Amino acid sequence: MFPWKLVLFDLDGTLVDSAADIAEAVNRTLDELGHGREDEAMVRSWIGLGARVLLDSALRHAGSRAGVDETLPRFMAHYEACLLLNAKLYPDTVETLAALAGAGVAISMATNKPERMARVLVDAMGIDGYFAHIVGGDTLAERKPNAMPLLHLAALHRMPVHDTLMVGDSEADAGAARAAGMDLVLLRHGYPRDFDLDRAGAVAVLDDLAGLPALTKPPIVTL
Ligand SMILES: O=C(O)COP(=O)(O)O
Ligand SMILES: [Mg+2]
Repeated sequence: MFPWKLVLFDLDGTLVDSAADIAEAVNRTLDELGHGREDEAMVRSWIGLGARVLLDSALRHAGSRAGVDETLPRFMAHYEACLLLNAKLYPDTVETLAALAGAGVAISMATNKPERMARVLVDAMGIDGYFAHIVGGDTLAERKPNAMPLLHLAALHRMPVHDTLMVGDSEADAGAARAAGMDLVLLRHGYPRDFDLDRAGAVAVLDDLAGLPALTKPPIVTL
């Protein structure tokens, strides 16, 4: 039996491969400001802490004199326009969500993507029916790596943290799970910045989502 009763999924880099679209939005913004384009690998390293941090990283890297606050509205317009250009689910996403739901596991989403965009993307990918609740980077006062989104979702589900699993790809996910006292599973196919997935205290680090439903909890070792 699957050891957790609630699974909280990250979105970008965990369920949806969205880096190309995020890179395009960054590049359209940089173009307008008269800066050169960045390659996707560089943009990937800026994803994970929400749209504002992403834009701030891009502007700094470009040596831009434009401020984040003044540039954010047009970046968000590009972000929205590019949201569905190339986005695709990682292999086995639907099968994994279906297997968990079929096993009676509750499912919600904790993403740092702005909530409205997360909902558009989740709808377009056809997986909206699996998520009881979606918390975005702008939904609450704090976002990952703060524990607030995870604890908020566990509370909505009336689920104790020890029955809840966070599944993500980045340091923000690991930090939030640690702060919330929840178990963590990491996916290698995402955008982990300078982050050693194998040393983040995860129950498991998976190459793909297909391995998730078969996971077991490691025994608690008492010394
Ligand atoms: O938009 C971001 O910065 C990251 O989004 P995620 O939390 O779904 O990975
Ligand atoms: Mg992510």
